[in-house]
Amino acid sequence: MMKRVLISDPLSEDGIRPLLDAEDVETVLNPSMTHEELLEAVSKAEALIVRSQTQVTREVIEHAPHLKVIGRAGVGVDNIDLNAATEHGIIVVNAPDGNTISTAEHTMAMLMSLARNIPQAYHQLKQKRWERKKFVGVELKDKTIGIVGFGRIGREVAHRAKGHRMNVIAFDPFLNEEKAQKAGVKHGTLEDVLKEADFLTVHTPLIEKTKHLINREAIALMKPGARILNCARGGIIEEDALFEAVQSGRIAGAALDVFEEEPATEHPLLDLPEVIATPHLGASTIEAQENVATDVSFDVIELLRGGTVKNPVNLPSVSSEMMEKLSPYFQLSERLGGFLSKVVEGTLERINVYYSGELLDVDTMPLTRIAVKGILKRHIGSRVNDVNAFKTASDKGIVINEQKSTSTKGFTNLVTVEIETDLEKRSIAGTLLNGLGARIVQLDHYSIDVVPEGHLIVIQHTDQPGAIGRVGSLLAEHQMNIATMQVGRTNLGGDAVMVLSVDKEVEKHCQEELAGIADIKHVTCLNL
Ligand SMILES: NC(=O)C1=CN([C@@H]2O[C@H](COP(=O)(O)OP(=O)(O)OC[C@H]3O[C@@H](n4cnc5c(N)ncnc54)[C@H](O)[C@@H]3O)[C@@H](O)[C@H]2O)C=CC1
Ligand SMILES: O=C(O)CCC(=O)C(=O)O
Repeated sequence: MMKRVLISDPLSEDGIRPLLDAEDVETVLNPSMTHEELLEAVSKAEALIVRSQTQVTREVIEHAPHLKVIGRAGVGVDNIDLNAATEHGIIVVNAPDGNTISTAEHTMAMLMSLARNIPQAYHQLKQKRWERKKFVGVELKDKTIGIVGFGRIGREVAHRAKGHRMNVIAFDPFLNEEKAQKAGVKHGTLEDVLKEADFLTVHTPLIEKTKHLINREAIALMKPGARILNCARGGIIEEDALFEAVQSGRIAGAALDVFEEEPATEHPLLDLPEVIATPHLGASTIEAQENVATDVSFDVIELLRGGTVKNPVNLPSVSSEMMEKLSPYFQLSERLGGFLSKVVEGTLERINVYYSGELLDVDTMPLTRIAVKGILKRHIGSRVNDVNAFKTASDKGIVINEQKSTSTKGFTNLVTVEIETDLEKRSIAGTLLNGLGARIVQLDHYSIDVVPEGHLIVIQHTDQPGAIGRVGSLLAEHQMNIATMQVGRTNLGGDAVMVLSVDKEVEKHCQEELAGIADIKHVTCLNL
């Protein structure tokens, strides 16, 4: 039977050749539809392929009863509602490798243009003005480029910057000294990178954790006269803060390929002469467009024919037999991973997941994937899923180990997640209690009994009289209602842990005040 594939953004014709040539596929190309036309067209399609322009919202997905796959010809999937797609059993695939080089090259073009004022000088000359004094630039040699996000593109930028004899310092939650040394760059914290960079360039995805990562406070740490580039996603850099910093002269210039809202023709940043910009052209080369269109076309055809895909971004449907046995544990596994990833410090090196009790004889690999996804999600966002969790971990050099254990500690089933980093080893265990739902029953060596949901506060402290009371009073001052509280300790007066569940999200200043209480060593706030 013919399958209809709708392409709603401009794509390379050579790239989509596999689709055009497929006898069982009808390809509908319409890159200039109104919203209403898109809703109508998608209602008849089994596959939708987009670049970054089409916003594949929940509304679009809900209008597409036959849709099986959404293909993103590119990397970032922030224009696709992944939750809505997953809920509707639609698999999302992307093409993460095809535009890496083009985007890295565009970043270098922007870097050089920024250093030498090329766009501004060109603009003057086109207006028949021969200005030379106004456009004195700076050399790249011996300057430091700070790279935030050392993934595919960040690494390629580093290679090229080294070719210009720049010093490279990089920060990425998955980068450690050893990996940095191998890549020939200096490893730093975000703060180190901000402080040392003459040029700062961001190459992270836009996720909750990276939204406004480069904000006023971050910019204040930078050298006066430093320059900033964003060829990743609008929103990673706080635009108002950047505007003020450039206008005041604190930041000497900025090069932007992306904006929080696109198209961005009226953006105030464009009025600043020190800001140079391109209209999201990072991936706009013949090669990249052909690569990403080909990659996504093959995956879409494979999927429509019932095959397996190379670059899945979200969760495909799980077989009903498997679902029955494992689904009760899906949420528990993800939350154990999510919980632990928030409390652990350092660079992830190894994840161990142990199963016991009634899970001994079950294929628990899907649960391990979900636990790993829960851990990695904190750094990578929704691009990591059950399908690609292991690959993502191995790409980051993280070892995954799954084991069955006969030690049940008295529970009928037990899932234990352990993380090893370069600094520490932490673990958490959870169980499903018959009729009572999920419980976290152990955090490191402390026995606790916590429902893994809602707003939780984890406090590591020294077991001293009054510590619990001071926490309770401070939360009351902040109008925070404590729903439950669990305390575990190693020995009288020794290390102890408190886990509180509260009725609303803990604000940053409240967390800071908690951390300032005597005998309290560390405070982590989670939202599960
Ligand atoms: N301007 C354009 O046309 C293009 C823009 N992009 C953007 O570039 C981004 C990066 O692409 P790739 O390098 O292919 O992705 P990638 O997944 O290979 O690398 C992203 C890196 O960011 C790191 N990261 C995540 N959170 C971080 C944080 N808080 N601080 C520091 N690092 C963090 C991740 O660990 C990962 O190593 C994409 O997400 C996309 O939004 C990609 C292609 C074209
Ligand atoms: O389709 C495009 O040109 C945008 C590419 C991009 O931003 C991405 O791949 O994340």
